[in-house]
Amino acid sequence: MTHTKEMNFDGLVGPTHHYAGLSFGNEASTRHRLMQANPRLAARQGLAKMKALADAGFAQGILPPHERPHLPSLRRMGFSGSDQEILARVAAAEPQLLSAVSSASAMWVANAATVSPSADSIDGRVHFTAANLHSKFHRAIEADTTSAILAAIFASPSHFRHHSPLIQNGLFSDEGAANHNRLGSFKKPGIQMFVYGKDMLGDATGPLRYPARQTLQASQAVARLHQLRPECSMFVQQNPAAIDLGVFHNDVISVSNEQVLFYHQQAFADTGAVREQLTRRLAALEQQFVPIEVPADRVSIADAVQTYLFNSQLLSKANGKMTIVVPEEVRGHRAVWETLNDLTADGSVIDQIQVFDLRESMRNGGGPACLRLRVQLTPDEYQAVNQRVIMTPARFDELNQWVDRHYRDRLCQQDLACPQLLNEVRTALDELTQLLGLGSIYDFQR
Ligand SMILES: NCCC[C@H](NC(=O)CCC(=O)O)C(=O)O
Repeated sequence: MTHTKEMNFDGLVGPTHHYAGLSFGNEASTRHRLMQANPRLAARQGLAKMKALADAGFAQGILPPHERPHLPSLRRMGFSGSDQEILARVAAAEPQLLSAVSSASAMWVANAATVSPSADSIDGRVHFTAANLHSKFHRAIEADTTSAILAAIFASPSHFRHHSPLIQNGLFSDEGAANHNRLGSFKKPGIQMFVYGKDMLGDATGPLRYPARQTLQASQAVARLHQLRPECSMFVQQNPAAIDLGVFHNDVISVSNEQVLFYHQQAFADTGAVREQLTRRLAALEQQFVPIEVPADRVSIADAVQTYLFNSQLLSKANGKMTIVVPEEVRGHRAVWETLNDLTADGSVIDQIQVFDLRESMRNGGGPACLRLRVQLTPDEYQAVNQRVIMTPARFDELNQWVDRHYRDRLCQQDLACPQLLNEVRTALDELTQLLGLGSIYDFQR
């Protein structure tokens, strides 16, 4: 790597991937509740995306799954006895709780943390705040392991600064990078746009039907922790009506890359003001803003939620143009596919579309962008990253074989209490930490 670049870290799907309807407000999660899942296929689909992007020359990393079912969480709820007894008891008493502590939701690493590049922070380091994921119980239990994983991968204190998750309270509900966009050249200071669902201390109305998962207070706290210059951070409200239509994170309705923001006309509470503010703030940094707005009369919010058009990855190519990575569902929807093709026709900064089958993840409301955490790194910082988590052809083969050895091709809620599954998971994860050189990051390893 010769200059500052973005590296994408994708979450590897865990062996207990299943559909439990745990995320009220995320309509795919609710719709596919208790459907049979295929963890092996889910992991392979994710790996195939990582491999294809690495092969195309994009820097690609891997973030490991978490330990699930998470027995320490069950013990904290008062379940006692041997691991086997605990699993049997919770399965009989509260199967939904067993699902929650077994969810593979840590795969959606866009919610793992908020990351700020060193170019934007006063101390010149890359900052990470692991998200507390307060809004959903099954996700709130991710925060500690996420912190351990990030510390194991970005270990150098002279390059990387890690902050504890925000205090677990509704006031500071934080869902990480899914509600955060960084605009501007990778090489210079840029603008960090935090998108929140609700201002807990203000009067503006939030969504009425579904929860707002990101608060303004959380976004502001992260900006302070990351030492962002006030003129380089901005806070905008997501359109509450969009949240009520199933846009549970901002990355379901907009995505940025360098100068570009690709977004739906109704993404924000005041979309015109967002456009104007970004133009002005980037101009102050002597940079241009390139908005790509999709009008509501071409793609409705419902279509955006159904296809995940905006949950795409925009990636900078060596030729100065960008590629857009979209899920198969976009190609399957005529109006959405036509719109995307029109937008990427002659002269557009986006000159390539790449389609991936991510159906296993999509059924839980996670598209290409949900599966990745963006980290912009200078060449020096890149060298300081644990090199074992970088995707290479050899790593891809090892991981695919590892998945085939350990993952089931069918999983339902009823399978979660199976003592065998717990052993399978622990054996697999123990091997994985060795493969990726991560040390002991899981509770069962301590
Ligand atoms: N960024 C995408 C996140 C998707 C995730 N879905 C879930 O957790 C669904 C799990 C289930 O219902 O089994 C969520 O809503 O946080």
